[in-house]
Amino acid sequence: MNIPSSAPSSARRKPAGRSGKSRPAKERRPVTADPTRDIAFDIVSGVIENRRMLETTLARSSAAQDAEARDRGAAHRLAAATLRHRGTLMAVLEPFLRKEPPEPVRIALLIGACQLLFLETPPHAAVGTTVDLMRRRGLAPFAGLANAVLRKIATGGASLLEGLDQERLNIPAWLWTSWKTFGPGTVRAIARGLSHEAPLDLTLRPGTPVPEGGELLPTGSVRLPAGTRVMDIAGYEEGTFWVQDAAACLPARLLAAQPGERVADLCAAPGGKTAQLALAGAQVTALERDPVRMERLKENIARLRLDVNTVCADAAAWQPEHLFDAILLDAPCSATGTARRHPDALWIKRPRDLKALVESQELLLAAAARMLKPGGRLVYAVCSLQSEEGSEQARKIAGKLGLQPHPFTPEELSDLPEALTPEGWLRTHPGMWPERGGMDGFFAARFVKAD
Ligand SMILES: C[S@@+](CC[C@H](N)C(=O)[O-])C[C@H]1O[C@@H](n2cnc3c(N)ncnc32)[C@H](O)[C@@H]1O
Repeated sequence: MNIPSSAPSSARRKPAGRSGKSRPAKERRPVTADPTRDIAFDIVSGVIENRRMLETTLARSSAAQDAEARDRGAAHRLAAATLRHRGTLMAVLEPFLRKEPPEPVRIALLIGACQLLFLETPPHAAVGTTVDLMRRRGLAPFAGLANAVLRKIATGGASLLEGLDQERLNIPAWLWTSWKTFGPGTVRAIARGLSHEAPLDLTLRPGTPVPEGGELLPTGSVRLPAGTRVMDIAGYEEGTFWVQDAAACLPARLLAAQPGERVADLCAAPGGKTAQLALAGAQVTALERDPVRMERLKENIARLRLDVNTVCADAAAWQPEHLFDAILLDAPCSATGTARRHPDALWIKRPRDLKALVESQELLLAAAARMLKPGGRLVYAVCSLQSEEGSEQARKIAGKLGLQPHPFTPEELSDLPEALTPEGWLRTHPGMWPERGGMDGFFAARFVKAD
């Protein structure tokens, strides 16, 4: 991963510290502007200190507002790598810290150590840019500590990782425990799957040739190497594909929307599954509560030249004029299944947050049941690895609200048989397809409304 080792040519010189007041001679050296580390620091602080999503923090970072796309992209990768290896980095730092440093100091050290141990940043740049970052962020009194600690890590290098159980360290304890329901080998496979950056997966419009460098996956998605820029792929403007993880396209496929059917996508933005349903020929109504995300959905649907009825509303309260033949409920959830792409997901949620999510999923399931015609189909999906949001929800709902289980069949999942559970549900996780680069964690279950 290429994180710029020095500031871009446009960089200005800034005074040290928050106030810019005069400082002792050895600290008076001007500090180089470095938008990449500034933004990465904002992102990691937002995730660790405020439990705010990486993307939300990036959008709010003042450093990110004026930065060039290149710096924002590099910052995103640096922050994501720091969060992905957070547990390991904490364990490496610990012996070098005699007492607990303030959280912002630890965050700067994590970012510096990540560049030394997991990215290809030259040691002098990783150390120097971290010291400068601390001076810019009013942490100058700790600059000497950072210099000393990071130099020791640079000297120790990869030997400092020997004997560390990195897979275990990088997963919060409560999640590791909760994933034991998958079986011991699977927890490790998931952790291994989460330890690297995810490739870029595309769903193609039918008839679109596989883009250069892409691998056609058994499930029909196309996979390109991690770090591929979407805009650089031929056909983007023409709407010949959209970005969608290989596992994420399964729930809409399993709804099996038919041409002319009235289908609702209840939690729709940014619209990957809406696009699948529309391309199947269904008359799609896409609901989304968040107006900003609804705008993104509309842009995506317009780029793909698809025809979809959009409604910005709370799906739990919205009443349709006519009942639907089929409904996809891709419910809001802990998103732990997407931690390859969003490593912040592991560090934001706490066990107690699950309760509110489970309740909101129950309300949405009840609303979906009300909107469905007798004989209509419902696919409930979550991008979560938590059983409370997946199998336990499916078990609770079966036979209630007039919803009868309608298991997926081996024929429907013949291209991914390992994802079919004994109950006839879909369960994917990041440990699947290790040789191909993994996939996101999804759960899906299908129901039919009683006549
Ligand atoms: C998991 S994402 C959906 C991803 C989408 N199905 C796709 O494939 O691109 C969940 C979405 O549901 C929206 N949402 C959450 N609660 C909602 C509600 N009560 N009504 C409608 N949309 C809701 C969120 O804003 C978010 O955009």
